[in-house]
Amino acid sequence: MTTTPSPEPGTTIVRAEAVTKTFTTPDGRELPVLDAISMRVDEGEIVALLGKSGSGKSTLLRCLAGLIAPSAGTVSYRGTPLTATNPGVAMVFQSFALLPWLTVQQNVELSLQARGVAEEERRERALRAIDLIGLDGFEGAYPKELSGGMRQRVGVARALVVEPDALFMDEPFSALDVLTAENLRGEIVGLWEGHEAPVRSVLIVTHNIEEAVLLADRILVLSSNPGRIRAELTVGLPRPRDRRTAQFEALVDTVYGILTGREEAAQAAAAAAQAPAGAPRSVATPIAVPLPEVSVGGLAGLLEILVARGGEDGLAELADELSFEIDDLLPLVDAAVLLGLARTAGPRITLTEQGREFAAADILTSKQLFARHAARRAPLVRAIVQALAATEGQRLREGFFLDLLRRRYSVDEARRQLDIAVDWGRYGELFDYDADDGLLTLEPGAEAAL
Ligand SMILES: Nc1ncnc2c1ncn2[C@@H]1O[C@H](COP(=O)(O)OP(=O)(O)OP(=O)(O)O)[C@@H](O)[C@H]1O
Repeated sequence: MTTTPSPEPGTTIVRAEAVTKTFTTPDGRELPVLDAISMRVDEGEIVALLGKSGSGKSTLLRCLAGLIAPSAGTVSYRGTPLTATNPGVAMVFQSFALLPWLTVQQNVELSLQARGVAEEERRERALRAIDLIGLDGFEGAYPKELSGGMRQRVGVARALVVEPDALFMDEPFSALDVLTAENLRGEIVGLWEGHEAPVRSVLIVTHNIEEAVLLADRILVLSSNPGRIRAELTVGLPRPRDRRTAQFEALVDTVYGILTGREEAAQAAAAAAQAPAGAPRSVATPIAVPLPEVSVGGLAGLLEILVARGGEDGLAELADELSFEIDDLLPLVDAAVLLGLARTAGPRITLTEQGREFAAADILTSKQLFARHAARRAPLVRAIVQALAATEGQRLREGFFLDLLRRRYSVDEARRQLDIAVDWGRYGELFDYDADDGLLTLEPGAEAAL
């Protein structure tokens, strides 16, 4: 493999202009996933695409790689709009995507075979790529004989062997244990820094903030439902980067604050729910404000930890303390904010009066408090209570709510939303759910919570 000269910075390799992607669900509904995204990947840079689960990161990556076509907007490679697979891109997948019946060498050669490279050259280039990524001696091994980290090395070798203009990596380290991930990440950065990796740019999809700050020259933060570019940050830190420096931590905090900024919608919903009686209310709908996927137990746990830490903490510190990934912590934060139990300001979270009251309450009181907050502030729970209260017999089939939710959510996500609402409604004794016949029934006195 040839050593790539240090690329000229500034030339755009891949560009997206107003890329919108809408999927059609099996029952014919439109699911908007990306909304008018414009971005670029230039020569000489590593770009990280960061966002919560479901924000559309993989969908954007696949549009940029030409694996799927946008519903609107264009993707271009070196100025030419794509009409098929992007010829300048090679991909590394989270799941490694190796063929189990082929050896390491054959798996790596596969990309070259697809490009019509002659056998002898194929063999030599594959051996060089395998060597570069530290798999020397394993050419004849089958994937099942390798550890996860080694399998992903094969995935990287298979992408590098074609010497692509841009290396795209979709959560390449998230299926690996922490140490293996750290090791492979470090080696890939080393190859990049030493200009040994035969690529001119890297785009990495991740939901891990520290990973983005460790690797990227630029971080694009995606918001969810539908995915939009929420912020773009330049990471000016010298490499190799040290997680323990104040600058590194400050940047992680900043990104954390941006990601949690999604809770503005929830805060707006909470404010709308608090508007004085008779005042015009902007009604938050279950579509505009989805329920975060958390159990009441998890939420109570977060509040108790916050009480123990004096009612306030930095989100990054809290995640660290709990050894959580951001994806685990943020839904809890979303839920606490949505229910008015906590506030976020930038990278910090603070308990509200209601949050303190809830955390200190005995089980009966905590159920009553939860019922009131959920019925007033969680739009789907509120909608269910209102609909049941307005129905003769105060019961409805779940299909009624699932149909409404499917207007905007995928079938799976609609089910998930209803399951969360049922979990919350049951805890607060607002309504009951019979899984056998899919029937929701209002609990006596539940309307009082509205
Ligand atoms: N082919 C498809 N058909 C219908 N919906 C899809 C399809 N592909 C993705 N989606 C939906 O698009 C949304 C975004 O998915 P995507 O995988 O791009 O998000 P992501 O940010 O990469 O998430 P994660 O971090 O969990 O991988 C999800 O709601 C998903 O269910």
